[in-house]
Amino acid sequence: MKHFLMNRKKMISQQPSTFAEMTANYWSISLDQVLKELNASVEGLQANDASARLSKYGLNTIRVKQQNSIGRIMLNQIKSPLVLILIFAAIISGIVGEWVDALIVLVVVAGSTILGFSQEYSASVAIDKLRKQVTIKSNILRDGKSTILPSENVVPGDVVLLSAGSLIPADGIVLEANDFFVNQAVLTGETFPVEKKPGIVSENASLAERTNCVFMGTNVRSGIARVFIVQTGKETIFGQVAERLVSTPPETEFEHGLHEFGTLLTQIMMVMVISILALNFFMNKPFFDSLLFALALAVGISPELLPAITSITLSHGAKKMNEHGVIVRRLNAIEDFGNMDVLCTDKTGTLTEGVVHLDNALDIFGNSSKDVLRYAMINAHFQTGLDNPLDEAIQQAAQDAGIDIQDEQKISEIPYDFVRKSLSIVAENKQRQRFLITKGAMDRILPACESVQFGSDTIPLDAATRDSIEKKFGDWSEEGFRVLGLAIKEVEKQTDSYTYKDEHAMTLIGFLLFLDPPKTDVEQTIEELKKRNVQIKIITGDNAKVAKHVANHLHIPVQNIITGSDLNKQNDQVLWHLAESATIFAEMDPNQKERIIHALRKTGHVVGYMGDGINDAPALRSADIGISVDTAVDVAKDAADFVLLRKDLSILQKGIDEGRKTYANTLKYILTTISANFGNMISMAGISVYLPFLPLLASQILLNNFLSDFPGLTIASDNVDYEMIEKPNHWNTRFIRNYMILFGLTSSIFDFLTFGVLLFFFHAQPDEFRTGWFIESLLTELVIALVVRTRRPFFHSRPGNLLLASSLFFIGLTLVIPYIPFLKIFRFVPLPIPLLMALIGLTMVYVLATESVKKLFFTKIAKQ
Ligand SMILES: Nc1ncnc2c1ncn2[C@@H]1O[C@H](COP(=O)(O)OP(=O)(O)OP(=O)(O)O)[C@@H](O)[C@H]1O
Ligand SMILES: [Mg+2]
Repeated sequence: MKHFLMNRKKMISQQPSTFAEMTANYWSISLDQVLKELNASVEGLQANDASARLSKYGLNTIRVKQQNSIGRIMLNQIKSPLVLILIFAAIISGIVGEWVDALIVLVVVAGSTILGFSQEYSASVAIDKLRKQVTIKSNILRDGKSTILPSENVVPGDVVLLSAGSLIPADGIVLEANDFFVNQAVLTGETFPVEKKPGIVSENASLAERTNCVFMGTNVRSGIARVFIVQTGKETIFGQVAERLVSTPPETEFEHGLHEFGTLLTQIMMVMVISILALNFFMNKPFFDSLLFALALAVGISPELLPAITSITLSHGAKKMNEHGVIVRRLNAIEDFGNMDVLCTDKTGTLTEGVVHLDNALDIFGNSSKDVLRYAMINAHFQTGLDNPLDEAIQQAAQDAGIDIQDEQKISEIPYDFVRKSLSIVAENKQRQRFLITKGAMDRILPACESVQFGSDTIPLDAATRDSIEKKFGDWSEEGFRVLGLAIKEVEKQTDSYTYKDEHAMTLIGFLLFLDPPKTDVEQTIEELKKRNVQIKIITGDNAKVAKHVANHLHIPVQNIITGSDLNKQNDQVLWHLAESATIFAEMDPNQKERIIHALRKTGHVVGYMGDGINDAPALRSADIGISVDTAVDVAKDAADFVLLRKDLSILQKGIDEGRKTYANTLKYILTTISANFGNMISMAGISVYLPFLPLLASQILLNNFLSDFPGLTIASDNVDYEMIEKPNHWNTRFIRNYMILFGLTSSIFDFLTFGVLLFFFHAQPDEFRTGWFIESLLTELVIALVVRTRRPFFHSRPGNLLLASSLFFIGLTLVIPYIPFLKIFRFVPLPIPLLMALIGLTMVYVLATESVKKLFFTKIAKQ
């Protein structure tokens, strides 16, 4: 950061001429000058001016590279050196030998490339469209009115209104602020919120010292402000450091597994190509044919369609999730979603109705009191922080009771914060008395009080009174009420600025009892989640007893309860242990929520976190899977990988299922590839050493590969057996390796049987041999996909329509290929019917054999 600022200063010391340079030190010059520089006013822009600026300065985004450009995907397809070598070799062989063969090779390679490209491209377009559904918006003054627009449309010169929970859209200076605290940890590393106010700071002020500026990417913790935007997009500090900040997300477990798998196949392929070339060379076979043969084999082995398959299954998963109301913001989190085995959730709105209702305002004796409600109303009415259900419920109740606070005047506010868990207002009444009115969690309010209001008297808070208050509080909590304490104190008038330090020596005047009943329909979902081996843990800022009440109501078995103060006493190692066994974490502040997530992840869990408040953002970020809702504050949405359209656990359960299906289907493609395709190529390499001719021509191998790819592409939409979504999935290299050996071996046995039948039984000549082997290898690849897609006997699991239809179509096509005159250019010859029958018979036996091997594999070898 320092380095960057120095560069910037260097820039300033030269002749300022461009816009960026003129506004480069805007924090140290007068507001009037900044306004003049930008030709704007504190009243905001006119809409037409704004759109002119938008085309001048560009969209307010930092996305540096266009993620899914046609060029990038195209390049991905052909960047494989293998394909390039193959094209090159084909051209050379064309020049020295037969043009037709070379051309066929080129055409088939082009076909495969276009197929992969078109699939991957349309998948990426679909994903982009889905992702656009969650846009972060800003409240901008346009034409003198506050207007909600996508943050991308913010331009220099705009005036933006910010409140708690807002993400700051661009860099600017503060025009007006009210208890305005900003968290700018992303830029400065400082985790405590800092206050921002209007003013001027020195030209050399560091980022942390620019208390008059707000920066893109940071967020508002409390209070409100009006800011004037100076720099947008890549001109912002965040934009400048973004390349470093948003560096590629770490590989998921699944991606890592895929990589490993790809590398393994590439290594095998290299060894094979080189040895085949060497052997054929010694055996004096035609050089170019052998070279092309070896390269085509290599293409056959390399899982060239894997990137496309991964994109297609992911985009298919994203679309399905979208149908259920889950918007995917980070695509490769879909598989993590399926892997999740612990789900931490907040309480309000997820487990409860979320519509909070003020059940009663009580005095110290526990009697309903209008006076208490009145003070509560003053507090709730004047607070300017985030709209929240508690304050709304108070206002509603006070209105219904006809309470009028018109004579009250607000003097100051000490905004709500998640660690202090209280909110104070200083107000003055008609008699010009000033009161500090504080409401908050009982465990914070009670220690701040020295006395209690006893009827019209005030008496000291002694041990006996404290006990009786705590008992009442405990009883109400157990009944499921969220209880806030309400305390007041008369304050001096010398000053208008009060801080949380004034919240002491207060008088407790009563209690506010809120009711937020548990949702009736979540019990079923929790049961479903349990069936899928996902544990539920509740993490809430609320009181332990209330949380327990809700859990009991929903029949969530509660093992252990940890409170915020318990947590503070433990070091990390102990916490790892404790977190494992606890079901409820209560009275947690935002940082404690994050600590719990870390602890659970440390003990090997894949952790999901669901929350919608500013206080949930740190935990959302540190979880493997962050889940939020559309109605959540921007910071929470921004930190989430998935956004639910409704706060509903059942949507979440469907999301988990889709995640697991996506994983299962990608795995199916891999299993198909390694069982038949791979085995075939190896067998072919083996037999080529023995045969005096090439077992297949290069063009035939490529055609084979091309045709078997088609059904492969439909795997994304295949049905998934229930037992595949029952458990979280984890990539397992050993499983893949064992699978490859066992199924590859089975395939090879049948391949050599085929070779034997062709050579010794039917005495096939080269062209006939190739045609026969072409049919057999393609048939086995097509049918095996239907066998390995399920762990059940294949006839007990119905394939998806597309997969079934395309498999049947290509099986049919394979059988008639030798009889299609047009395909003669591939040098196929019509086979005698008995030979064709023998091949079909062999394939059927092969299916039965693989079924038995599969049964053996899943009962004996891979019991997982
Ligand atoms: N507006 C408010 N005024 C005063 N006190 C509040 C206010 N909002 C919350 N509190 C206190 O802070 C506690 C924690 O609230 P917070 O909103 O942080 O919980 P949470 O973790 O979001 O809960 P949940 O899991 O239910 O979403 C509340 O139980 C209450 O005692
Ligand atoms: Mg909350």
